[in-house]
Amino acid sequence: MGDLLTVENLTISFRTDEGLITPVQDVSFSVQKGRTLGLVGESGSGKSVSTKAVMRLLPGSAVIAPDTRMHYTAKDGQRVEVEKLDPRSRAIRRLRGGEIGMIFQEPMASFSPVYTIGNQMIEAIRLHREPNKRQAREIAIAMLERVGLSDPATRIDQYPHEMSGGMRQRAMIALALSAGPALLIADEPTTALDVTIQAQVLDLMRELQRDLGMGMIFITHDLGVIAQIAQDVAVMYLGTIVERGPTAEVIRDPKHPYTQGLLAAIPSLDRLNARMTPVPGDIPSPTERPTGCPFHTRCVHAIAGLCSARTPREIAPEPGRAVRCWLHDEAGRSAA
Ligand SMILES: Nc1ncnc2c1ncn2[C@@H]1O[C@H](COP(=O)(O)OP(=O)(O)OP(=O)(O)O)[C@@H](O)[C@H]1O
Repeated sequence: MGDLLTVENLTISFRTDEGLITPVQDVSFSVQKGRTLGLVGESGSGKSVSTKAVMRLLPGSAVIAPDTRMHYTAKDGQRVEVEKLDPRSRAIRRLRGGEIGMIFQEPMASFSPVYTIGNQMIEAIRLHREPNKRQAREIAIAMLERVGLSDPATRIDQYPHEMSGGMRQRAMIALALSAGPALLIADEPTTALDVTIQAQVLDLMRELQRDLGMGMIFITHDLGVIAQIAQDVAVMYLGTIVERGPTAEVIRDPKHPYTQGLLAAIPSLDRLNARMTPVPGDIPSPTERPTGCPFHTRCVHAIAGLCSARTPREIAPEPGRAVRCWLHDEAGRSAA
């Protein structure tokens, strides 16, 4: 399977009143056609800003480092260098929505409250797929039906506020898929929903991803959700990917102490009475990023004099796996 999106050495800084902060440092990942990459990490680890950089949606205060490379393969097979696109170009409009769709935790971030769901979907379909208005409306109704909305021919003329939270979430997925994107970025799309609806929306997204053969990036702080939806996972900590690989392997045999901590924190049915074991300590703020390995301040295995001083490189402990940790880098340790 070919790479749909490749991000290499993404480093993002923001100019703030307190000076320059760098919440994302040297992040690399790729998404394959027909697969889901789960991006998991605690709040503030840089998941959202990393994907916003791909969509070129960062505010003017953001600075992307010059050696960052981001490219995707467009539907027509062309390779597009995202970081080189002119912000006012047609290519940017094609990228957002047409090539890469995005859904958020809060559907109102996608919808305008003053237009009907149908108006917004039809506009996206006409822009990217089918200029004929009547046919675009038919595609929109079929899409609303596909995401499980009853009576889609009536619902299409409703305003977002006329729908329940779960229905609005489904309508937002339909809107993002209207333009037929090859890649869907889903930023905590089920976090705000109650547990039953969360499970239904997760099922729906898994089905859609499989049926439409899309690539997907699924952002969450919950490794349990990743286990259900993503074939591949990248674990982020304080702006760095500390571990990535196929989800089943990472869960069976986590290499990084942070991944091990996240897994131990998931309550399981046979351990419901046991105390949850969250990773001790708090995630430092990006303005106080520790030197060396960013996780060393919370790591029970930190090697004195090394982990606090030198940043581990990414190494492959096994084919298909990657980890940034001195514990796994014998050659690096002896050279240090
Ligand atoms: N416009 C901005 N200016 C300055 N700092 C910012 C800006 N946007 C984001 N950040 C900082 O970047 C860091 C990463 O934020 P991001 O929203 O990507 O985290 P996240 O992992 O998605 O967390 P959450 O799960 O809470 O959404 C945070 O510390 C945040 O304060």
